[in-house]
Amino acid sequence: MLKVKSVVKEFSGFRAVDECSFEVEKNTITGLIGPNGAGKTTMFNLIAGSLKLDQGEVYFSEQKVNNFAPHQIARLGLARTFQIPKTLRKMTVLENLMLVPSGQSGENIWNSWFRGAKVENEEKVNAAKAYETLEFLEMEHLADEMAVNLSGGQKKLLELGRALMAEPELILLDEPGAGVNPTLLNKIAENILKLKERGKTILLIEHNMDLIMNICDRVIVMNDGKHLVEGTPAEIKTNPQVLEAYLGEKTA
Ligand SMILES: Nc1ncnc2c1ncn2[C@@H]1O[C@H](COP(=O)(O)OP(=O)(O)OP(=O)(O)O)[C@@H](O)[C@H]1O
Repeated sequence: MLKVKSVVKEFSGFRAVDECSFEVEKNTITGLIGPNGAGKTTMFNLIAGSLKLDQGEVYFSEQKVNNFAPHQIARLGLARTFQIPKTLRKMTVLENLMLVPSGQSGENIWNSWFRGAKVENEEKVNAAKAYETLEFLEMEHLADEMAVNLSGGQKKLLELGRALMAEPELILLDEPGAGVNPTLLNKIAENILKLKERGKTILLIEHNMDLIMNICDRVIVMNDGKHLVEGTPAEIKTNPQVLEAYLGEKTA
């Protein structure tokens, strides 16, 4: 589904991502972990087109997407979670979802004047999709709640919901467990597993090792911008190179 080949990204001569390569299999949950500053977020930005690569290649579903704009990659079926923007926090959960899809006829003033019926129909489809997403996330009761009033975990669910509205094949999740209480963390884990059941592919950055261990099929470890090792969660948990990277010291 995703192939990253010898990718390099430098910031003022500093290599944040250094000849990093890995692959993500279709319909799996893959964790991208590593100590602070390992290059994980930079890698996400490179995959999603928010940053330009200096070297290397990124393939999405066999198609080379090097330096595609974020909206071009999104159109191919890649979505990532983002913090709810300030302007949307004072809107309801349902509105937050309904505002996601782009390219609707209603966004074009000529369409809204001359092709009212088409616009109306699209809005109905969009609303149905938003309700379906709420149902999937078991958030129907929060449909009319202002996003600003949601708890940290509920906001994470809404971020996931906004990503799902784009009907992606590959979903990049940036720390879905950060600042989330244990009950909602379980719900987030369940939802990620349900997405896999529906055939989706998930790549997630996460510092919560329990979440990584519980839901991931594979774990890729980055350190100093490089691909350090990868394996099953159990293999990674006991890998001395990983312990060394995290602890910054040699283990026996
Ligand atoms: N825009 C930038 N300009 C300069 N340096 C940057 C920029 N973005 C990231 N870096 C540097 O690149 C390195 C990798 O950062 P990155 O945020 O990708 O790491 P990370 O693995 O996501 O870390 P964390 O787990 O702490 O979020 C860090 O040393 C960081 O300071």
